[in-house]
Amino acid sequence: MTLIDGKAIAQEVRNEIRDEVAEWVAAGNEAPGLATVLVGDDPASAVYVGGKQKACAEVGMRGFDHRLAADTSEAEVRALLHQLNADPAVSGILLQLPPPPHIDGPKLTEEIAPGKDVDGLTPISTGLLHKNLPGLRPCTPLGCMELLKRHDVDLSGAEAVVVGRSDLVGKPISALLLQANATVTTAHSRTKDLAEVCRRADVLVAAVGVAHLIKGDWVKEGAVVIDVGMNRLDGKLTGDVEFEAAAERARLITPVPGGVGPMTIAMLLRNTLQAAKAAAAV
Ligand SMILES: Nc1nc(=O)c2c([nH]1)NC[C@@H]1CN(c3ccc(C(=O)N[C@@H](CCC(=O)O)C(=O)O)cc3)C=[N+]21
Repeated sequence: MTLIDGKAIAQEVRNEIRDEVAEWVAAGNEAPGLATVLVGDDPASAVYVGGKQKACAEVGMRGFDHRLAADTSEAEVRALLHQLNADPAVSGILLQLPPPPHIDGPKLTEEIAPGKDVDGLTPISTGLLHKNLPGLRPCTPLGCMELLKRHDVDLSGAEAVVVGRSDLVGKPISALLLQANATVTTAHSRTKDLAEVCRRADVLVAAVGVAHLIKGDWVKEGAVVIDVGMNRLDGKLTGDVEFEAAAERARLITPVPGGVGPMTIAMLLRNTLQAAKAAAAV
């Protein structure tokens, strides 16, 4: 069994992006800029946004860190998003999810200009993804694909099983795996005999958000296991997969933490650079 070191691969990607940004700026372009919008004072969200801003600075991008009070109205957030849409220094916009309960996060996300949608979550980006047209793809699914790519996992004709059908991860990663010519099954809470479905996977992606739902003996001998889960259990971060038992059967497996998580931020930076280049091309 080989551990997939997401932290190390994310650092590799970040170094590559830093070089590309330097090249882009040396050619006379403005540095790409990432605007983050955080509504409310959830401490975990503040840590995530801080991490994204720090990562931005490290690769030579500009950061615009917008923090709004918890009682900010939906109209005020919408107005800020429109202002960022119109600002040429802003290449990418990220509305940190979830916002406070009086704000509809997915609906407000729709206000982000498709060219600046570095989370890849607007309906336009979703349509472009499903038609395999150029556009911005969601960061966590991109991060999973990058881990598979850097480990030379052959997806063509492979049986891929994705557990979870969220707009954020399950659906988009199923689409990306299908485009890579895998035979894709998207399983979920209503799937009959989930254990048997998982057992046929050459590539098993767990994205349900339930700690240790995927048991070790659901993993086929020699399978590749990608654990997208981020669950708090007894104060510790843990995945959707029963890691120790799964690792005995898997050929490759991601740990939590240190697997998919760090890749999400690396792909956000890549999307921001892609958005900056696309904006300059028009
Ligand atoms: N608009 C929006 N876009 C997002 O991409 C988004 C979001 N909202 N809201 C919250 C989730 C969560 N998320 C993570 C990113 C990186 C790690 C990460 O780097 N995790 C590390 C360490 C985590 C730790 O130790 O606490 C790891 O897994 O090794 C985790 C979670 C992005 N999200």
